[in-house]
Amino acid sequence: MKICVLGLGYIGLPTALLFAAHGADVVGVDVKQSVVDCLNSGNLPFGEPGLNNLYSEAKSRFLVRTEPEAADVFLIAVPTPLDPATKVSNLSYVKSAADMIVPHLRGGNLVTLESTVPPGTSERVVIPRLEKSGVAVGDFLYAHCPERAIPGRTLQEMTGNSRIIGGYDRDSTDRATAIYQTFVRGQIYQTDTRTAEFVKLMENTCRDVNIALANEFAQLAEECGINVWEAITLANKHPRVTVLNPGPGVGGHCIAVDPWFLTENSTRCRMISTAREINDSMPNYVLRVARSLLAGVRDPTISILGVAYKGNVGDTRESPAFKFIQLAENEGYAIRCHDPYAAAFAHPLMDLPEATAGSDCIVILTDHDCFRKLDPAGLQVRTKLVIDARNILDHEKWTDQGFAVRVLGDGSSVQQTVPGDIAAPTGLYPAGAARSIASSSPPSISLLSPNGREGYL
Ligand SMILES: NC(=O)c1ccc[n+]([C@@H]2O[C@H](COP(=O)([O-])OP(=O)(O)OC[C@H]3O[C@@H](n4cnc5c(N)ncnc54)[C@H](O)[C@@H]3O)[C@@H](O)[C@H]2O)c1
Ligand SMILES: CC(=O)N[C@@H]1[C@@H](OP(=O)(O)OP(=O)(O)OC[C@H]2O[C@@H](n3ccc(=O)[nH]c3=O)[C@H](O)[C@@H]2O)O[C@H](CO)[C@@H](O)[C@@H]1O
Repeated sequence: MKICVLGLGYIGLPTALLFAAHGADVVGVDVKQSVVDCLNSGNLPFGEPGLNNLYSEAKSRFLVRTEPEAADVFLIAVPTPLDPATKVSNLSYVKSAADMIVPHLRGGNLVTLESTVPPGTSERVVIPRLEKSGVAVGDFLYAHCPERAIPGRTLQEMTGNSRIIGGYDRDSTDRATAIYQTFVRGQIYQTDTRTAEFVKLMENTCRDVNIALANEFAQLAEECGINVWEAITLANKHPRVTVLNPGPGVGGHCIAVDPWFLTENSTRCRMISTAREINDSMPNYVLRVARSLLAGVRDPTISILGVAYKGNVGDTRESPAFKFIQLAENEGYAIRCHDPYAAAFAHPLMDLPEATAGSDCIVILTDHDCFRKLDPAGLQVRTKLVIDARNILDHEKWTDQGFAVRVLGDGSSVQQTVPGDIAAPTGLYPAGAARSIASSSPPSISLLSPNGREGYL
């Protein structure tokens, strides 16, 4: 079986390599010459756990080109960005990929679309373009097979997750199922193309709305003078409650984008767009915190630790850091950035000592594991102030070194850093030490860490 994969990015490349490692002859196609050159010289254009080994395993069955060629299966994994001005999906890459397949499409071929698209895109946009080949759908097979793997665990999830396959007809669905079954160990669920498109968007929208709720809880907790992290840990003890983590905003190629794909053609959505608004406003919220703390400081410098959109990845697409930096620079703050994972960023990246030298406020924007154990001793800052927008630092260590620590969502840290009029509640237990007493005998008691989390630091 020969598979032609169009788009060799975070999704297309690992997918192509998985097919090749499981016996298919794969031609990987990317319009970017730099990607093709990089792969042809034996390198990977980005990092992802396990990808190097997979590449070595798959190399002998994997060719890389800038143009597609005749194949049994064509797989489209090209970008589907959001137009920032209109908040409408940009389908130009999907359209051009379909056009590139047209000269090579033959009866009996299967085309699968993995890119995330608004509901109806397969029927309205992709299939009609493919039919310009003179082969009608039905004579060629078509399925939407949305990708659900999470960056950082891409290979485990591509092979282990369940998969939705939405075929144009029975033959399409069954053929696509058989092909994915070569490497997918998770359950495969079959449906139609439009439902598959919708399901993918629902999943990411659900996560976005829940993160917005956590962000709203964080702001309410600060007003109440309590620690939202402790509150979340305790609320999540309820068997039917799962509150997500607040943070400085939602980034990445998917969660910040896909809700708009779901709503772009609708006039009746309020909750989804409100959630987007809340999450998009989080960089403003963190900057407001920084502004209030830096009020008396002349020519303040902010050091940002973490510009990647989330922990332990180098991907900076749609990262909340962009908005935070732009807003901060517009207000006259000097910005210095450090991120050991990100290879490139719009703002210069420095090593930790350089990024923090002379700083007036360190802001943790990304939950990289390496930041958790960060030792503040020896950092040559001017003002000992840190805003932990991810609640990952060892706060005791930082306060011991004389830092004022402000944690997003922790009302008691608001008190410590800016004396206000909200008194923190007088707890039955020491601050941050919520206890649980189980009804079993003997009673079990568990203390949360000072971060309000269980077994975290
Ligand atoms: N990255 C993720 O975690 C993730 C997860 C699930 C779904 N998705 C979806 O998968 C799709 C691809 O995302 P990605 O992160 O892999 O994108 P990406 O930007 O990493 O890679 C896409 C690649 O496609 C290439 N390309 C563009 N037009 C092309 C064409 N006509 N022919 C061949 N190559 C072309 C680009 O040069 C680029 O290298 C998007 O729709 C995205 O929403 C992404
Ligand atoms: C439904 C789902 O799981 N979809 C996943 C998602 O992958 P992702 O990497 O984009 O997702 P997240 O890890 O959620 O990160 C997004 C942003 O939200 C911030 N965040 C997260 C959790 C939290 O509690 N509080 C936060 O603030 C985080 O820092 C970051 O900025 O989309 C992919 C493409 O469609 C999917 O394939 C993949 O399955």
